[in-house]
Amino acid sequence: MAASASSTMLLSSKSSRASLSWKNQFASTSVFRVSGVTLPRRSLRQCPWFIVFSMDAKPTVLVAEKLGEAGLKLLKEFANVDCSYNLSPEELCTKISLCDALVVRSGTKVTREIFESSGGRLKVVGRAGVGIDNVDLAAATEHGCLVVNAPTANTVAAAEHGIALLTAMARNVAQADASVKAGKWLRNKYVGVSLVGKTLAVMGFGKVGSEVARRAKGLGMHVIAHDPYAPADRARAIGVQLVSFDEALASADFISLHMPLTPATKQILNDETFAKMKKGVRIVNVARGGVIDEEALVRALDAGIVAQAALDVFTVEPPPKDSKLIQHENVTATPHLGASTTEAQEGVAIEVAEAVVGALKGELSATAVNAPMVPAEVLLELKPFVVLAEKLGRLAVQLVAGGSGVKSVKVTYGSARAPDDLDTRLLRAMITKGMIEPISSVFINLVNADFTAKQRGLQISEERLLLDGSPESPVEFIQVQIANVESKFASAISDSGEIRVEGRVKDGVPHLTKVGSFEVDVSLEGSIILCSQVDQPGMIGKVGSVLGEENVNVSFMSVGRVAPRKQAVMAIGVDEQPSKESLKRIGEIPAIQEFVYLGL
Ligand SMILES: NC(=O)c1ccc[n+]([C@@H]2O[C@H](COP(=O)([O-])OP(=O)(O)OC[C@H]3O[C@@H](n4cnc5c(N)ncnc54)[C@H](O)[C@@H]3O)[C@@H](O)[C@H]2O)c1
Ligand SMILES: O=C(O)[C@H](O)COP(=O)(O)O
Repeated sequence: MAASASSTMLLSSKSSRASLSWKNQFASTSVFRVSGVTLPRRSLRQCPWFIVFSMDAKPTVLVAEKLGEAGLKLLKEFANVDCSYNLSPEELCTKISLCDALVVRSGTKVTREIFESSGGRLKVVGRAGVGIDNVDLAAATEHGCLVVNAPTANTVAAAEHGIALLTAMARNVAQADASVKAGKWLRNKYVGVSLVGKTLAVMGFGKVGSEVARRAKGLGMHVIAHDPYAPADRARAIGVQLVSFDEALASADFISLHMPLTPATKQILNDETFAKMKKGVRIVNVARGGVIDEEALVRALDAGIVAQAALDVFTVEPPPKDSKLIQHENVTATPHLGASTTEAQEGVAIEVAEAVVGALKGELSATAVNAPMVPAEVLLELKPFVVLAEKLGRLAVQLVAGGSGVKSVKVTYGSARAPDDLDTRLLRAMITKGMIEPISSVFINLVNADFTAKQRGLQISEERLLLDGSPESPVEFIQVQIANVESKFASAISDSGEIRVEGRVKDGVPHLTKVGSFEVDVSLEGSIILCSQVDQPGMIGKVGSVLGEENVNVSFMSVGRVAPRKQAVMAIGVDEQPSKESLKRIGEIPAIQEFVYLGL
């Protein structure tokens, strides 16, 4: 039987897990293989969000493109760092199976093949820059691989490069320089245009776009912007008017592109949109080459619709030597230099290294691209509930009888907090993890939990129960119910017909507090035996002595009953896993009607 996971997703040996369906039963073992090292279950408990390494199992980070020294230093303090540049896609696929994290810039395509080749080991991709269009995010998410970027450190560098291209283009600096070096002195040929009083349309009013706008205003330009998602008050604050796409095209003397490359922005400048521009418009692109149809741009340049273009980015990088666009005399080109200042590269390297190390340590990243960002203070507060959530998911699924298919799970959070003050994404992810991981070969974390649940046809609905009282604790109880299934422990079925388990955190420790309609109280550590019987004296002693004979330590015992001497459920926490023989003997105690052993 496959090893079941505790609270971490870095269980490296995928192949050691049997792939079981929802209908299978499973057992739990008490050791884990983490990056080739066998760890006791307890050592993985502290940091359940992403990945945890033991001190003697250093992770390996592959740095596939040049990274600033300060970032490398940070990585090396925590991991084995392999700097291998210019790898072919095949070489990268081969290497990746030995790596826990990969750091790239825009020059490396992080494809689905790379995630597949990693065999589940790759847990973080760090993009040392902003644009993540070179990373297959869907594939990363499906493989539970966190993608982090460095969204802020190169903003100013990119904006400065945009302004450099704008001014250089307007004054033919590159062309004039080349001609002087070729021994010419063409003062009449390179007469430029002035910027002052001209209209600049900033397309994409995000970090870089707004810095470009700020600087262009300093040059005396009239700046407008188009960005369907930018707040008008932010634009107003720097004296920029937000306009429609068509209005921007129709009124601009200069257009500067600063949007991400997405399916919606791909070739957003094309024959049709060039036709809507003022004749003689000048275009700057420091965003992504793919936002322009480059063949259409050549046609627009030839037709004089576009007077000049200054381009830092291209659909294919490097562009072919004979590219008509690059060779066009009205085009100024730089080799994707927007982020390439000494300052920006050091900043980006530190920003990405911190995010990668944080993720490898098990922290959630503030720069996660494919996972919800959960602020550190929220994480800290939710930590014990996260453990509770996973264990309740793990218990609930073990109560399902073989032959039942799990389709619908309802989670209820009892809380005195207003719904907006309780972020349940992490809790939901951990319940999903607890339910799916033990019976499948996938690793589940905050990145892929919802995706995996959906893929398996598992519907998880959430409900908040607003409780009276002090909202000091984020959650009072969590209840997990599985509908339309049979249970191998009939007493776990509630009055309303679902398998039900409920838990609370007491003194920082997760407790099971309800099974079906029975109140119990047993700490969720080690494993649990549930027995049902008619309440009568001596039961605890009988079960306890069977376990004692085998030297199985009982950590907790609790009996929940309808009324004295009526139907009862006994919950017994055990530190060690009892043998099959002992479990059989417990089942044979005459008063015991049913029992189940549940691994945590
Ligand atoms: N050349 C370089 O070296 C370099 C350096 C840094 C950034 N970049 C690129 O610059 C771009 C912007 O980076 P950023 O850090 O400002 O990102 P950002 O996310 O802060 O800003 C992007 C803005 O584009 C807007 N946007 C999205 N779709 C749009 C659409 N259809 N039309 C108009 N606006 C749209 C978003 O609302 C957002 O405000 C990215 O493509 C990034 O990869 C290039
Ligand atoms: O998106 C970015 O951050 C820029 O395009 C920089 O890319 P680079 O890291 O390859 O220079």
